[in-house]
Amino acid sequence: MTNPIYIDQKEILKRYKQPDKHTHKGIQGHALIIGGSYGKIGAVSLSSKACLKTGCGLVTVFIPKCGYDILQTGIPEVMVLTDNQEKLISNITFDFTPQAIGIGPGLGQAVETQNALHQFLKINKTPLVIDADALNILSQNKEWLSLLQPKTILTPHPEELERLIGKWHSEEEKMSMAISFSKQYQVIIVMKGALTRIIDGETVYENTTGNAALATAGSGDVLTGMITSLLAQSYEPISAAILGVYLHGLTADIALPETGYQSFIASDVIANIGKAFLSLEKLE
Ligand SMILES: NC(=O)C1=CN([C@@H]2O[C@H](COP(=O)(O)OP(=O)(O)OC[C@H]3O[C@@H](n4cnc5c(N)ncnc54)[C@H](OP(=O)(O)O)[C@@H]3O)[C@@H](O)[C@H]2O)[C@@H](O)CC1
Ligand SMILES: Nc1ncnc2c1ncn2[C@@H]1O[C@H](COP(=O)(O)OP(=O)(O)O)[C@@H](O)[C@H]1O
Ligand SMILES: [Mg+2]
Repeated sequence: MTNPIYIDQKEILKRYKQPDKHTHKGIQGHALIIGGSYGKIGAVSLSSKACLKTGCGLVTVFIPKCGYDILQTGIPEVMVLTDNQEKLISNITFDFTPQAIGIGPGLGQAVETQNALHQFLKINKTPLVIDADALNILSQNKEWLSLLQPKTILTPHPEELERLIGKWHSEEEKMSMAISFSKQYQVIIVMKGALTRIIDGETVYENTTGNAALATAGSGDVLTGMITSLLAQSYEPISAAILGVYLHGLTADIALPETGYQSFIASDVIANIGKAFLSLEKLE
């Protein structure tokens, strides 16, 4: 592995774009978050709220029917489309063109949902972030990986990564397997963990923000929403991944003095996205 590029303030300021003062919600990007199943609608709530709070102009979710009231009441700013099924997603349809799609949080792995993902991947040309159960479904159907558009962003945690690329026996082997996978399918891999690395072919980036407070349910679902938001705002996929990971970690660094490691939850990531952005403005 060549030396990683550190994702620090310098790297971020090369990529960060301030919103134009004449912008409007139609220009700020419309993102679609697809996920959720009975008992895991919270994952989509977290992801879609994070998406909005990262600057996207409009956010729509596609969820099973059982999540309708939850989303409309919990996050009134988010628009909701539902599947025909009550508890799971069986057929992904929508009648607008989003600028970016995030798929997977809380999705589940039911056979009907697997088929829906397959049909979706066959026709999708929109910039895409794939997380959680959508990754697990791909791991069970590796021949579908060839359907992915170049620069699709995959965001596996270590267990999801292993399901996807196979078992490794050392850190070096893990990195070389991830690099080969990224090159083979032309995808960007956000390798989440205590240390998050981003792989884009032979190029490896290493994040410098974040702490153990992020080891809490839903913090990955929030990251998916943040990266999807940046992608919808016309950031190049690699910049969306880099900026998303950096800001996500920064929220935990900012909140830590107030929450401690123990009481920080995924909603605290969302609550601190504003402060994370403001700290970038101060650096400029
Ligand atoms: N409120 C909601 O609706 C929420 C919904 N959620 C949704 O639930 C679905 C299932 O997702 P999931 O990630 O919980 O399950 P899964 O893929 O089996 O992985 C779990 C195993 O992975 C491992 N592991 C994880 N991190 C690791 C690390 N850093 N370092 C090392 N190992 C690590 C660890 O393995 P262990 O150490 O236990 O062997 C652990 O047991 C998914 O759709 C998600 O979006 C959740 O986001 C929660 C909030
Ligand atoms: N000890 C840690 N230090 C820094 N970041 C962490 C730590 N543990 C987890 N994270 C981050 O928290 C997120 C967890 O994502 P994930 O495992 O997908 O959670 P979930 O599926 O519950 O949303 C990742 O971005 C990961 O990098
Ligand atoms: Mg996850």
